[in-house]
Amino acid sequence: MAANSSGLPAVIVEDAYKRYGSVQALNGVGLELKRGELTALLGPNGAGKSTLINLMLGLEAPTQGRVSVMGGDPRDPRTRTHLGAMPQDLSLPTTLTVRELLTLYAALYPAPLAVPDVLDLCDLKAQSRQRAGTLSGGQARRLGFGLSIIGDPALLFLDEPTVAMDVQSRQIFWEGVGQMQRQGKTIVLTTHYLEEAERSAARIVLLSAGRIVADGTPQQIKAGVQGATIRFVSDLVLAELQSLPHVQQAAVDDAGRATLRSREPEALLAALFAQSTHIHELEVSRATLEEAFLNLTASSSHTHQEMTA
Ligand SMILES: Nc1ncnc2c1ncn2[C@@H]1O[C@H](COP(=O)(O)OP(=O)(O)OP(=O)(O)O)[C@@H](O)[C@H]1O
Repeated sequence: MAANSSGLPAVIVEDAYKRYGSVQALNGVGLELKRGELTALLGPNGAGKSTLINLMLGLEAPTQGRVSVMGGDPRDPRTRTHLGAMPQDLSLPTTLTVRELLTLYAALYPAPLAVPDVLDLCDLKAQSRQRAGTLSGGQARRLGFGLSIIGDPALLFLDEPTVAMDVQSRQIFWEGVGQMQRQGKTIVLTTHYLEEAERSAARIVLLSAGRIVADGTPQQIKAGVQGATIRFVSDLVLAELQSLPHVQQAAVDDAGRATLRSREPEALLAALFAQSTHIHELEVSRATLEEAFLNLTASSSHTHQEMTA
């Protein structure tokens, strides 16, 4: 099959397992990514995100299962010309300049982007004659992004791309990603910054202990967590709040502001108003992505522990 046959999903991972010695890094992962979609791959440290990306990039083979990207085998050099990757740790030859590195990488691809365009996109024009070893942390990350897109890839992997980037670098980077999206590229991103994932990704795939534990839009993932957080100021002390029905967690800060977590917020609110009429500054909010993340990864690692016990 042609490596870029356009009707197929950008990525197909079928029941993939990956074992490193005694560590089961991936434990039966199935995933299809549509073309043109930006997917954020989330999960706690050690969940298997980099391992999954390495399988999709053809850097590693699954112990069991099958991986196909852009209609081909990711280990086939013809398929790999369609892929771009910004790894977490990129060690570059420190004595080459920014322009030399981009030119060198461009020569590896059949139809690369023009070096000046990539310099523009990464906002590294002023540093083009500077040696890579002398770039600041954020500039070096932006160069990493430039090197990942120089081959004009159809499928782009960004592994924790904004680590070590300041606010300005992040802004430049996200503008570059936006440009890639408008050109219809398929993008897979890992990040520990959940607000970035929520803002940029149409789809979130949450990994925990080598398994996919949630997959959907940010709204769907948040909606999967029952209950709400209720905040207010009142005359009730912590012990009184804790004794209200349907309270899962209760806290009161120094300013007297209470935070309650409940799976039955309506029933809890009824009990709260029956107990006190001095409730001010009431806020009720459904789960944030962070709460959903913690909830889903905590429950899946318990299940995992129970299963392996
Ligand atoms: N080459 C390797 N040899 C041995 N163990 C490995 C190797 N690569 C990954 N692992 C292990 O596999 C598990 C998954 O690691 P992976 O790097 O995929 O997690 P991750 O979700 O990317 O984590 P992080 O958020 O910390 O980057 C971890 O327990 C890790 O120690």
